[in-house]
Amino acid sequence: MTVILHAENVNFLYGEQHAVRDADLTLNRGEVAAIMGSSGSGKSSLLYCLAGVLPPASGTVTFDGMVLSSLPDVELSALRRERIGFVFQYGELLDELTAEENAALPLRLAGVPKDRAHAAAARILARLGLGDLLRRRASKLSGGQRQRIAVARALVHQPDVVFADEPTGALDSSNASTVLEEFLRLAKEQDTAVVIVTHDPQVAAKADTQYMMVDGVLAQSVTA
Ligand SMILES: Nc1ncnc2c1ncn2[C@@H]1O[C@H](COP(=O)(O)OP(=O)(O)OP(=O)(O)O)[C@@H](O)[C@H]1O
Repeated sequence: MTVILHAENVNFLYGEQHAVRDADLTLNRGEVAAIMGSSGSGKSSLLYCLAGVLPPASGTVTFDGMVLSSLPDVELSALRRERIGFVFQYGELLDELTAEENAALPLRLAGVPKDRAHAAAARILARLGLGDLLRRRASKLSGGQRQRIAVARALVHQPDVVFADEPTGALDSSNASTVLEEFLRLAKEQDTAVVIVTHDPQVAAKADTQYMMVDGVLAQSVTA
């Protein structure tokens, strides 16, 4: 197994508020890790430290052998754009763009020509059951459809890791479980590792590794 992400002694503070305390986490290629914990326990803050969005106050996050805090801003931005994907609770799509344009965005930002980027987006959207809605504007789609587009956009550039913050929290439970299963199946197929933050034990049960966060402290759950 190859390690893609390694966090050691990560601390993060908002002023006096110590949101993440000495967190350690190791993620292998293709592994799915779930982070659970009550509201305010620090899950999102940790996720954003791992993704190189928030700089830790101390500790290191190493992505494929590179220490994120030692990368110049331009390289860190390129790494986030090209090797990382994100899914958020409400999809965070661009409403005026079509399904296909939204899903193609990471490839377009990486300089892939429109035809190729749209073809890749269309392929993955079809896998997610949205093949008939490629040209529909995001604003005209349902919550479940929008979340599938967010999943397509997170995976379209075949990133090494996708970070997902409550990715199905805004959906009803049957829609949530279908979208989640599709997301994890596609990620596995392309060997993309996933770090998923969730309140839902049923979601966490689908992960290879489960962590629990309490008051900023991360611990790996022991599974049978
Ligand atoms: N921008 C901010 N400024 C100050 N404090 C913040 C900020 N964002 C979060 N916090 C605080 O940091 C702590 C951890 O917040 P975080 O959002 O990481 O928790 P969480 O486990 O993701 O919560 P939730 O499940 O509700 O999203 C909380 O006490 C929160 O109030």
